[in-house]
Amino acid sequence: MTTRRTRLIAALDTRDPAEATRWANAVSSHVDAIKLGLEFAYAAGFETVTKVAQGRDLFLDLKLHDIPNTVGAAVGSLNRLSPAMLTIHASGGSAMVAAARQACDDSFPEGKRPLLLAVTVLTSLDDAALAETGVPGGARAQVLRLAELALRNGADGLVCSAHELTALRKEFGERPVFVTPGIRPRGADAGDQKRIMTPTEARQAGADWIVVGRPITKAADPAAAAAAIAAELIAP
Ligand SMILES: O=C(O)c1cc(=O)[nH]c(=O)n1[C@@H]1O[C@H](COP(=O)(O)O)[C@@H](O)[C@H]1O
Repeated sequence: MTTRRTRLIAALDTRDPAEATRWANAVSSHVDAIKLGLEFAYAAGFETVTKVAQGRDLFLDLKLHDIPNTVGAAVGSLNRLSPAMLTIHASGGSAMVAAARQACDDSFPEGKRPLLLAVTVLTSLDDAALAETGVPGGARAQVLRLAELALRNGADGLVCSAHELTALRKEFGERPVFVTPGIRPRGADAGDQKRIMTPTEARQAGADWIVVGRPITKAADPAAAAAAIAAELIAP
């Protein structure tokens, strides 16, 4: 049993800066960070990312995946956005993860280095969909394999589903940061997510952070939805 506090990240997936700002203002007092990612950055631009994030911890989710030189340079270019967390794909390989880590160390001021998170197996993939990509053996084995690669090469933590947390904690202990999307309150629509768990289950399995998007942003009252999820994260 651990005394870890599981924190909540709201994924603000929209193309519209006004909507993102409205959601950020509504949920801010209930969440620990906001996530802006590919949809928002491509549509609204990076300077707008900074505007929406102002005064909040920013999880900048760009899921970088390219050759080491390109990923390192891209990570270095993101320092002006002062993210608290950044994502790369662990499947880019050891050298790519190491290049991202080096860029974090070299390009961000002391004390402002973002947490470098390696995405393992997307929560939208089940074992069959993963096998289609040439990876037999199931999501859990692949997450453990990529976790080892990423943590050995300088990632601070992983993005995975809550289903893998017990195995990951057993293998890698308490130090790495584990961030779990694919979170659905009981009865909520899974949408395109496959490896899902409830906020309570993710907390009990050992998540440091959970990421929740549509169950908050598509709710009639996003602030109330975020508050209800945050309440689930307070251990009884
Ligand atoms: O890196 C991520 O945040 C991520 C990884 C992953 O495996 N699965 C996943 O859903 N995400 C992100 O987490 C968010 C989940 O959104 P909802 O499915 O709407 O709760 C989205 O912004 C995804 O881009």
